[in-house]
Amino acid sequence: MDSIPVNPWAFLQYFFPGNVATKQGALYMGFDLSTQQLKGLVVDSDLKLVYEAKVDFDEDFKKYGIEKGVLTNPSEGEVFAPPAMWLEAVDLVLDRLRKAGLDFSKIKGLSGAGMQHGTVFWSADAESLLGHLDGRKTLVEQLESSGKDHKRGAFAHPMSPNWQDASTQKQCDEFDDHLGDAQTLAEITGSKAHHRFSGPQIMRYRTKYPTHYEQTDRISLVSSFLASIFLGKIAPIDISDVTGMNLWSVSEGAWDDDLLELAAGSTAAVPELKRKLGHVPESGGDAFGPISSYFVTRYGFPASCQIIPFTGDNPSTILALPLRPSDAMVSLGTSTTFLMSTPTWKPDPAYHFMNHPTTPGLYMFMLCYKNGGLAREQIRDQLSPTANPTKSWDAFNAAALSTPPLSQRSPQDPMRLGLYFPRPEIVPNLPAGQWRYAYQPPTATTTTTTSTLTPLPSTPHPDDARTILESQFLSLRLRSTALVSPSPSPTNPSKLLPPQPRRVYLVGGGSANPALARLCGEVLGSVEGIYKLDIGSNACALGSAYKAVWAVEREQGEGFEGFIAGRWDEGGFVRKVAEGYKEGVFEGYGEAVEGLRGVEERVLGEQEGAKEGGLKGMEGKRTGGTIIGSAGGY
Ligand SMILES: Nc1ncnc2c1ncn2[C@@H]1O[C@H](COP(=O)(O)OP(=O)(O)O)[C@@H](O)[C@H]1O
Ligand SMILES: O=C(CO)[C@@H](O)[C@H](O)COP(=O)(O)O
Repeated sequence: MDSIPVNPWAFLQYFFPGNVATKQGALYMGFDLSTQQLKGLVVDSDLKLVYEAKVDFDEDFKKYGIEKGVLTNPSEGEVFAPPAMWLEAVDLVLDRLRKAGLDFSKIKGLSGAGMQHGTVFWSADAESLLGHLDGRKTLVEQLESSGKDHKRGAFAHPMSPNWQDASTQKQCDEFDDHLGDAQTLAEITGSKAHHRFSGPQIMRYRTKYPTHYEQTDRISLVSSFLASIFLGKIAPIDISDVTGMNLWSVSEGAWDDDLLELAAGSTAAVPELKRKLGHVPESGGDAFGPISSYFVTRYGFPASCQIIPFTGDNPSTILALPLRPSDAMVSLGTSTTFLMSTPTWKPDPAYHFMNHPTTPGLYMFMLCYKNGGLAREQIRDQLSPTANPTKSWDAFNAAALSTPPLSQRSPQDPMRLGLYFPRPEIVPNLPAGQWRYAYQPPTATTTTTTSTLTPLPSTPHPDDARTILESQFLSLRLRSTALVSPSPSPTNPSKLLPPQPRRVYLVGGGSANPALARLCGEVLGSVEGIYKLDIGSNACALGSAYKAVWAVEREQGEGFEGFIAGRWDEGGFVRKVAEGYKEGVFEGYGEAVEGLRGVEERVLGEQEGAKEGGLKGMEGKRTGGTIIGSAGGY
């Protein structure tokens, strides 16, 4: 027997030899329809990037009145976006790829991803309009309704509720109560009720716009909306993305009738809602069929180009590399998400479990925060409100790296912690606001465990740059402890390191920032360090393109992980960007995790009507806190 290789990728290739018979000249496309952009890219059979292009909604489509990709109605907590804008983006991104020199006739397969949980409401005319698109006209000309000439369009409602929407607390309370409690809902669907999930969203849509609901013939997620455009008919919802709806029973592999009844309003209305949602195929890799003739005529795709199921942006992101169960990905986009691929099904109201997009028996673990990139931008801009027209991160990074860990300028100083939420948050479930605290961990000299939490002024402070990064990463560590286990030190295998990921891969816009990478390593640890994907600028679209390669070129029964591992070029595809575990530093942040838990509990307690904040079910002991005073939001 050959010796088993120690390089992790060679190790995977040894056990999953993969199909390395690549198709000469074949190209595959992947898309990411996210909050602020539509990105499209093209890879070859060797997984190498060949072309990429993007459309930036704020830059390219000011006419829709959007900001950061969305429209808002703060009085009701609504955040939404017009699908018509996304149609324009599809034509524009393909035009840009054509201008970049892409020969569409080589595209053998195409897949994509959509920001999760957004819901699109199609009209009864949609199927027919999609099936008869004229390649000489644009998508938006043919699919959008127009009041002017009384043209009925493909949409029963002109807006799609966005993942940042917070208008459905009432519906969420009903969803959590409907099967008993939030834990039961999480056990069945993978998550407790969330504002942005389609179940509560559909329930609110039905009551707020009863006529539109009645006129809604089909309901898509953002991912299946985009797939439908390319397919030329309404595409099924994907097996992974369906687990972000609070409507799908993961163990049954079917729509949950009790939850459908709640969303639909009565038992009698369940079959109709089920029809609107459609059948969900079990496989994430079986092609839906060939591409719509619109794209053949207009761009020169081959008529045989296969449309592979489109999934959510987060499930797609974990397909951008052969992720091991002990690795984590942190996506630093508009949202911050923490992702792991795991065989363990351990649902809890504090986080999400979803079906894996390609591999039955694996699940995706996810934490998701609304206050990721936009919250960091807010602090960046508070640090230099007038003098930063280029939106440079330099001053923010300098402040973050020159401030000592947790602002402890001497070991006796309390730890500085903060919550910076320009938008209502998911975990903990808090309204918009900023809260800053000084946390003094329990001292060894007292007989009872006593810690103190003291509010700090709620005004901008130069230390905020470090505090926001530390507190964001501490929140990830607090909530992911149950998913990581101790492992031997790479330098001293007889020594067991505390629970932490083996590697952390950074993706998304913020992954370009070295200060974020360094603080991620200090707070979250990671035995092998912090890495960044070095293939193109978008892991999510890349994961979709890899799914398309796998779906078209795999041998019968060949799994995704083995297939990708077989073609993976470790040296060319990933780069180490920061150190991970540092003895002493990691343990210091372990104390701060308890402080952050205390801050969240304090602020949650102060918020009238604050409900289920995602603290239940987490591991670790609670400090007996001496609580002093109170802090206010802004
Ligand atoms: N150098 C940087 N440092 C920190 N954040 C950055 C940097 N470059 C981009 N970003 C952040 O990335 C976010 C966009 O992330 P991206 O993943 O491209 O978008 P999306 O959420 O639409 O997928 C922006 O809101 C911005 O805050
Ligand atoms: O709601 C979630 C995941 O549950 C978000 O991750 C959205 O999917 C948006 O992602 P980005 O626009 O930040 O990429």
